[in-house]
Amino acid sequence: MAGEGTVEAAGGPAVIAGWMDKHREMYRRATKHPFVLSIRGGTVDLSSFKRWLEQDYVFVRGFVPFVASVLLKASRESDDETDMETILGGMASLYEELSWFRTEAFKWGLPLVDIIPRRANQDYCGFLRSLEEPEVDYTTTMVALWAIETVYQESFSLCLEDGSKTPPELMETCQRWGNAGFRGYCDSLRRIAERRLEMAQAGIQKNAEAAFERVLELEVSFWDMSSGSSPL
Ligand SMILES: Cc1ncc(CN)c(N)n1
Repeated sequence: MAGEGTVEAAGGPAVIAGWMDKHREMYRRATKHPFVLSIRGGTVDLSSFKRWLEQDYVFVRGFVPFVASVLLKASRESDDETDMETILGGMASLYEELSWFRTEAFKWGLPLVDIIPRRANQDYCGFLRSLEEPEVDYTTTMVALWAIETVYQESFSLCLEDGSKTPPELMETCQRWGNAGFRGYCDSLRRIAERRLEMAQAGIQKNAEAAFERVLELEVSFWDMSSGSSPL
């Protein structure tokens, strides 16, 4: 049974809606992590926030080549030429995002140089590099891109909801990923991923589902690392 806001494909429940249902506990852990809930509740430990900021800057630097690899695959493998524009729009925002990180870090007195990626970050960036390989199909990489962006969108939009007590100095961070424009971008990525999944063979659907699950695990570990609840 598809839930509220899910899309039904002509031949049955949409693939992504099915996964959301099947992996809902892991999805909840990735999108409603205690670290995010502490921002929303106004109790966040600022040293955790600073750790997240530094580590996420390193992550985004690793994310850019991954998105470039998805763009390359779209140009070669996509059945719809508008996919390229959607992905290119996301890449353009990443240029601006890197400069936002530098400005934000300056505000917090963080130099953003010689940051050593922590274990969870190394694992995540290693996973992204594995997806950049030419043998990995476009559909799987699109699913990963959609899931990575959507976890942030859902997480940070929680901190903007009525009744949240997000500290004013963290509002800009939450708006960066919680805003309606970014939500629209995530919806576009989902439509591309869903379209590709519906035309994909079972083997590709299986790889894509494994990538979706892996993204959720890595996001949870990334939040754990930020909040200091993982050892390294
Ligand atoms: C760990 C992580 N996941 C997702 C995003 C959103 N691009 C991010 N900046 N960092």
